[in-house]
Amino acid sequence: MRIVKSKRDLRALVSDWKADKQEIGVVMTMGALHEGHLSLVDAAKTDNDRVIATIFINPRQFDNKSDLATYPVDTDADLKKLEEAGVDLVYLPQVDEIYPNGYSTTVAVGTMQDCLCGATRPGHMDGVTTVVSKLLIQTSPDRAYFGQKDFQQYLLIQRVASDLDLSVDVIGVPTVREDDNLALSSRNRRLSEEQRAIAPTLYKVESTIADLIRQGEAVDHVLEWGRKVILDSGFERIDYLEVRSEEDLELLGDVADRDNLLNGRVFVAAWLGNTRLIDNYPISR
Ligand SMILES: Nc1ncnc2c1ncn2[C@@H]1O[C@H](COP(=O)(O)OP(=O)(O)OP(=O)(O)O)[C@@H](O)[C@H]1O
Ligand SMILES: CC(C)(CO)[C@@H](O)C(=O)[O-]
Ligand code: BAL
Repeated sequence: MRIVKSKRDLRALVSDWKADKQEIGVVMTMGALHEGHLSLVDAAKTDNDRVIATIFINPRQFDNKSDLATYPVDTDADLKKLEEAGVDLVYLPQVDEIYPNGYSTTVAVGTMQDCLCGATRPGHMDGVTTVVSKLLIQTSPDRAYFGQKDFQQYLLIQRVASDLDLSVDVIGVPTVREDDNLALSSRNRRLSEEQRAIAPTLYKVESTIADLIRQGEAVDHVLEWGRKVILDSGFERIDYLEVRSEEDLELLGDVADRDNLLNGRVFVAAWLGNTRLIDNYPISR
């Protein structure tokens, strides 16, 4: 497995592969890798001749300084996992390789980012779409893999690739969960034992809401129930608990027709101490 830190070295390897007509898949991460990340690598290995993983903690997508300061870093273990998973190349740039002095361009997607994490983490989605655009240009892959856990991020990146005519397939990979259905997340490492026991409430609530909506219960009513259960379980704050279209994130409620509702997902973000957890679940499961 090659490890490169500069875009010049990255380009040299990518050009060789392209000259050889090898198809390239990329998996972008912020490190502290878990089985969720490795499922993206597996998908990329299946579809492509070469797999690139990137590890870059992107300061521009952190709306909260202490979240950035406490974001887990475990590079040696990450490299071992990526090597075992059969990754060909790891791109590990420093901040000034991505944002050199004078850097001043932002890639920002319109309306779809005005809700969910885009609304509750100001600047976050612009930071994501900017760095992902740069990493797509630098790695020039045939396919790029993103987790459906970060569903809004996945949809926005599809939009960017289409709007900017980037010739890459953006592929969404289902969420990998613990045995108790907590979605794997690097931030789970920050949870205390007590918080870890509370965390699976998000899955219980979103999956129950989906069941109840499928059975014909009123959306407003089940969301109100869900908010109460989440707060009673020990979460301090809910950023959002909503049902939205999985195509364009339009808000779905009782006025929407049944078919629309069945294309919806329950989206949730809530705080346990200083840790914000997110998850989502399809109504039509
Ligand atoms: N449980 C999961 N299942 C599948 N993919 C995942 C999972 N968790 C994260 N990913 C995906 O891995 C990629 C890198 O995510 P990232 O490095 O931010 O990890 P993370 O676990 O989401 O961390 P955090 O949410 O704490 O920032 C993203 O495409 C993300 O959606
Ligand atoms: C896609 C990403 C690597 C961009 O920094 C990040 O938002 C993430 O880890 O999901
Ligand atoms: N997993 C999305 C990246 C972030 O939370 O900053």
